[in-house]
Amino acid sequence: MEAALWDLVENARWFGGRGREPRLLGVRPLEPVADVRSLLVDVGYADGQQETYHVPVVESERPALVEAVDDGLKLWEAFTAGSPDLVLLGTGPAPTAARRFAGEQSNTNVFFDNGTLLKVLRRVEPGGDIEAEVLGALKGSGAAPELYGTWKHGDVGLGILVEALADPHDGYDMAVEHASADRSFAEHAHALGVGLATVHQRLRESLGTGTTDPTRLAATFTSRYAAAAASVEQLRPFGDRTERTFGALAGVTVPTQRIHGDCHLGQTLFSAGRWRYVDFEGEPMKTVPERRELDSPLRDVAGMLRSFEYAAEAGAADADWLAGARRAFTAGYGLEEPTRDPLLTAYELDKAIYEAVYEARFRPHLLDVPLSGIDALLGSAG
Ligand SMILES: Nc1ncnc2c1ncn2[C@@H]1O[C@H](COP(=O)(O)OP(=O)(O)O)[C@@H](O)[C@H]1O
Ligand SMILES: O=P(O)(O)O[C@H]1O[C@H](CO)[C@@H](O[C@H]2O[C@H](CO)[C@@H](O)[C@H](O)[C@H]2O)[C@H](O)[C@H]1O
Repeated sequence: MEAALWDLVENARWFGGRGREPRLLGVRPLEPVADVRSLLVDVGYADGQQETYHVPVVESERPALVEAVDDGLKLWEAFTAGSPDLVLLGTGPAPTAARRFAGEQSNTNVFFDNGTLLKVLRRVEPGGDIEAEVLGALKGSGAAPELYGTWKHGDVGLGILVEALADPHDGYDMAVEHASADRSFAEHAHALGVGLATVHQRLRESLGTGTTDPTRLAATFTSRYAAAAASVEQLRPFGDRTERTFGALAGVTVPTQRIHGDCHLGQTLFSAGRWRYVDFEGEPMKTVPERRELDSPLRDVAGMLRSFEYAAEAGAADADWLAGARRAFTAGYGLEEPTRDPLLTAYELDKAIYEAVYEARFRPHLLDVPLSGIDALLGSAG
C-alpha cells in the first residue's frame, strides 16, 4: 500500500518535488471521517528540506488505493458527518454528482453539481489555513467566491469549500484576448480596481492594520533583490539604480494590512458579468508566517499592474492599450497619480524582480518581460 501511495504522489501533477531526489519519510494517517481518511505524506529531499502532501483516500475493504477526489460524493458525506475537521458553513442542497478538475493544478478542485467547489489542498503545513481565514473575512463582499466550508486538522488547512462560479473566464486570458484584438480592456480593468479596493477594505476591517518602517521595508526589498541577483545574473546590472529606487522610500508612510499577496490577472475570474478575486494563499515562494505578515496593499496593486504588462506583451498590444488599462485599474482602485508614487514604484520593482526569479526557474522564454519592465521602472524612477 505504501509503495502504491508513493507512486501516486511522485507522479501526481501537484507534486512539487520532481528532480530534487525526493524520498518518502513516512505516512501519517488521520482518523477517518465517514469513509474518507486523510493521509499526510512526509517527503524529504537531498538538500535536507521536507514537505508534507495531503492525499485523502476512501476507506475500503479492497486492498486498492482509491483517491477521495475521484469519489467526490464521499467527500461531501464527510462534510455532513459532524466532524470538527470538516465544517459546512450554512446549509444548502446536497450534490448528486461530483467531478474532479482535469487540468493542470497545484491543488485538486472537485466540482459538485450543487454549485460548490472543494479545493483539496496538497502541499500542507501548520498554520496553512490562510485562504479559509481570508475568504471568511470576505464573506458577502461579492469580490471573491463565497466560503461554504472549511477542512482542517488542528491548524493544518486541508481544503476549502467555495462557491463554484458559473462559466468562469480567467482574467489573464481575457486581457490577452482583448490586447490581441486591439480592444480596450479599460472597462474591465476599472471593475477589477473597484473589486480589489473592496477586498482590501474588508481585510482592513476584519484582520487588522498597522504601519511599517520604510527603512526596514527598503532593506527587505534590497535583500530580496540581492538574493534574486545571486541566482539570476541578468538582474545584476540593475544594482545601483535598484538601490536608489528603494532608498527613495526613506520617510514615506507605509500603512499595512492583510493582502492577497500573489495578485495578478490569473487570480481573477469573470463570471455572470462580474469579477472575483481567487486564490488567497499568498505568495508561493514565502513561508506561512511571512504570508500572514501585514503588508502594503500596494503590493497587490503592483501585481495587477505588472500583469497588464504581461498581457500587453502576450497580445502584442501598443503602449496606449497598456496605459489605458493601468489608468482605468488605478482609478477604479481609487488612486490618483500612481506613476509618481515612490512606494508603488518600489512594489512594482520588487514584483518584477520576483517575476525574474520565477521566469528564470520555470519559464525562461519569458525572462525578458520582467527584465524590460525593471528597466522601464528604473528609468521612470530617475
Ligand atoms: N470559485 C471558482 N469557481 C469556478 N471555477 C474555479 C473557481 N476557482 C477556481 N476555478 C477554476 O479551477 C481551475 C483551477 O484553479 P487554479 O486556481 O488554477 O488552481 P491552483 O491554484 O490550485 O493551481 C481553473 O480552471 C479555475 O478557473
Ligand atoms: O498562479 P500562481 O500562484 O502559481 O502564480 C505564479 O505563477 C504565475 C504565472 O502563471 C506568475 O505570474 C506571472 O505571469 C503572469 C502571466 O502568465 C502575469 O500575469 C503575472 O503578472 C506574472 O507575475 C506569478 O507571479 C507566480 O507567483
